[in-house]
Amino acid sequence: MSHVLTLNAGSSSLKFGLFETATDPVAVLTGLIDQIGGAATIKVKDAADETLAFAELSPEQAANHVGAVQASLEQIATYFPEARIQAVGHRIVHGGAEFSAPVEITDDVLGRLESFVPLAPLHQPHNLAGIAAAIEAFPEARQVACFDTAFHRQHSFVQDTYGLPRAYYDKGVRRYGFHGSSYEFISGAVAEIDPALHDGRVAVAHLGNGASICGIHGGKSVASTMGFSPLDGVAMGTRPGQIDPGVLLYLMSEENMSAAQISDLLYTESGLLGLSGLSNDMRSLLASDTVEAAQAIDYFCTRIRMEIGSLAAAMQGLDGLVFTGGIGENAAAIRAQICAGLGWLGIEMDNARNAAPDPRISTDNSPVPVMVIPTNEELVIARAAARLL
Ligand SMILES: Nc1ncnc2c1ncn2[C@@H]1O[C@H](COP(=O)(O)OP(=O)(O)O)[C@@H](O)[C@H]1O
Ligand SMILES: CC(=O)OP(=O)(O)O
Ligand SMILES: [Mg+2]
Repeated sequence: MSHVLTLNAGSSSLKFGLFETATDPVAVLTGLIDQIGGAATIKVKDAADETLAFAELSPEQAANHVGAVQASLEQIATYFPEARIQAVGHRIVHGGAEFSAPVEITDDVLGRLESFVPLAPLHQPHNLAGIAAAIEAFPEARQVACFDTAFHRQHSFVQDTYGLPRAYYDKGVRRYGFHGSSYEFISGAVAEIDPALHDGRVAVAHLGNGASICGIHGGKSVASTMGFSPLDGVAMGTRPGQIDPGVLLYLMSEENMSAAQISDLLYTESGLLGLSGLSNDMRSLLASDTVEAAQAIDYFCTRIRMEIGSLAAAMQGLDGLVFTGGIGENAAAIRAQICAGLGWLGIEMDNARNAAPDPRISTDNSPVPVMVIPTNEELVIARAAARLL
């Protein structure tokens, strides 16, 4: 039996999966390492989604994504010592303008991926660390890159550009969009649940530590809230989302902040963490009774509502809304707060369904259905890696 391993490094998490590839890839072991850089924990599940192990990582392995990859490989060696890993599929956040489909990672490709580090400093280095670790652990296996940006490469020029002189567009200053593997999975899931809706206009809200929303029409990405980098759009755990560029000019000229300081501010100190002064973790904010935590949540939900309206304008209407990602899948209170302000778009929530998503959480009479669908970026990546074998 041959296997594909997937590594999906997010800004604060690492998800891994071991897949059998005799047919369409089937997960035999999956794992999630959460809160990397803090009190990281690891959870490992079997093929039936039953928990096999749950533990705190050692301080060394909890410190960064390199330690987290090590911990993942140890779990695979423990539970599947006989695994024959023929390919490793990597989530790569940035593929620039040139990568619009998965590719095998050669030295040349690796060099290109390194050149995108400045465009996604919170992600791309972790993705590259995963590649290095996988090459060392499985030197015989083929390494495959699957890009967050690929799903959005067919945007129209207007949705792909900023209002800058054209020379910048030609140099690659474009709206790339991210979370593409997640959107590809959700679009496929919508096609299975409701084929007519898949042909229509769907806003998919991927709300995790990083968050974006994508307008998908007939299975194709029309527009996304993330742009040139994973900073744009809605507020996130530690990123502000949309911000007037005049603020950045002010910080440079009046506060004498360097590019590195501004980068830290935007990637690690802002968003839910910056507004609440408490945490980037939605669970902590929901459990808190401070005014600042409530305001951070209100800002998060309000900007999401505004972006859903904007995507509806881009698609000239809205036929469905889907929530996914760590917050979208698990935080019923956040879904309720977002949807409470979307009645004008034809969204009517069912509170009981929202508490136990089935996956529909809107009423039967809601003109626009709302669903919760757990994403599975790993399966999309495993399929791409298996196809290249
Ligand atoms: N039960 C829950 N209730 C509220 N928020 C949750 C819950 N479980 C996870 N989350 C939130 O999901 C976010 C992480 O989402 P995830 O998609 O795993 O992150 P990443 O962007 O790193 O891939 C965190 O903000 C976390 O607080
Ligand atoms: C692109 C991005 O923000 O990814 P994540 O949500 O995994 O941080
Ligand atoms: Mg993620």
